[in-house]
Amino acid sequence: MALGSSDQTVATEHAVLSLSDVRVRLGTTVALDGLTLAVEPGEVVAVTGGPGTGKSTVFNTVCGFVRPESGVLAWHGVALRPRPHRLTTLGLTRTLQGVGLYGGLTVLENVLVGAVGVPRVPAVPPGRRAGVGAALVGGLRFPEQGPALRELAVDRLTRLGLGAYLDADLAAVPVERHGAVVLARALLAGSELLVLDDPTSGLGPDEAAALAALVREVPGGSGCAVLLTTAEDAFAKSAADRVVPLDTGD
Ligand SMILES: Nc1ncnc2c1ncn2[C@@H]1O[C@H](COP(=O)(O)OP(=O)(O)OP(=O)(O)O)[C@@H](O)[C@H]1O
Repeated sequence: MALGSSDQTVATEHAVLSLSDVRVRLGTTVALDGLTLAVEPGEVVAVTGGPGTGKSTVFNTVCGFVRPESGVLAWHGVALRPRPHRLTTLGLTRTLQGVGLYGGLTVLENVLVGAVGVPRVPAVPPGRRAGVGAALVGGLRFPEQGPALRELAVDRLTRLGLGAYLDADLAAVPVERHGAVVLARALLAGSELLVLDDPTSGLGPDEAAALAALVREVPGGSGCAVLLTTAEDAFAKSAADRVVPLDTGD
C-alpha cells in the first residue's frame, strides 16, 4: 500500500490547489492514503517517490481521471471535482506524454497552439499545412502577441533540444522526443497551474537540466504555479521550491 505523505504541507486559504486527506483506491490497491498538499500561487512543487508510491495517481486525481474515495480537492479554497475536459477553462494546464500533438502541423505550430489553450484544430486545406498554428496564435486571437509567443516557443524548443526541428513536420521528430514538444507547449500555455507528470521521461541529462531551468522560470514570467511528479530526486530539487515525498508505507 502506498501512503501519501500528510505532514509536508497543509492547505492554506491562498492555495491555487489543495488536496486534503485524499485517499484513492485503484481496484484493490490503496494508491494514495491521506495525502495533503497545497500549491501556492507562483510556487513549484515536486511530488516524488519510487515506483508505485502514487505519483501518477496524484496527477490523475488532480486532472480528474480518477476520483478520490475520500478527502477534498480545492481550487482557490473552493471544493473542486476536476473534469478532464474542463481543466483549461479552470486555468489548469496539464501534460499527457505524447498525447495531443497534431500531425500535419510543424513542431513550432504544435507548441504555439498551446498559447491558445489547445483549441480545436480546424481541417487544414491541402497545401495549407504550414502556418495553421501561427494563424491560430498570431492571426486570430492574439495578433499583438504573435511574434513574442513565437520567440518564446522557439526558446523553449531550442532549450529542450528541438531547435533543429522547429519548422519540421511533427512526423519528422523521433517519437521518443514528442514528450519534449508536449512540454514546450505546456510551458507556453498561460494558466494558473501547470501540472506535469514525469516530465523528464524520454529526456537526456542535459535536456532534463534545461527543463528544470525552464520550470523554475514559469512562475517568474506568469505567476503560474507548477505541480510536477517525478522519481528523479535531483531533478525535483533542481526544479522545485518544495519537494513532497510520497511514503512507501513500509
Ligand atoms: N489501474 C490500476 N489498478 C490497480 N492498481 C493500480 C492501477 N494503477 C496503479 N495501481 C497501483 O497503485 C499504486 C500507485 O500507482 P502509481 O502508478 O500512481 O505509482 P507511481 O508512483 O506513479 O509509480 P511509477 O513510478 O512506477 O509509475 C501502485 O501500487 C500501483 O500498482
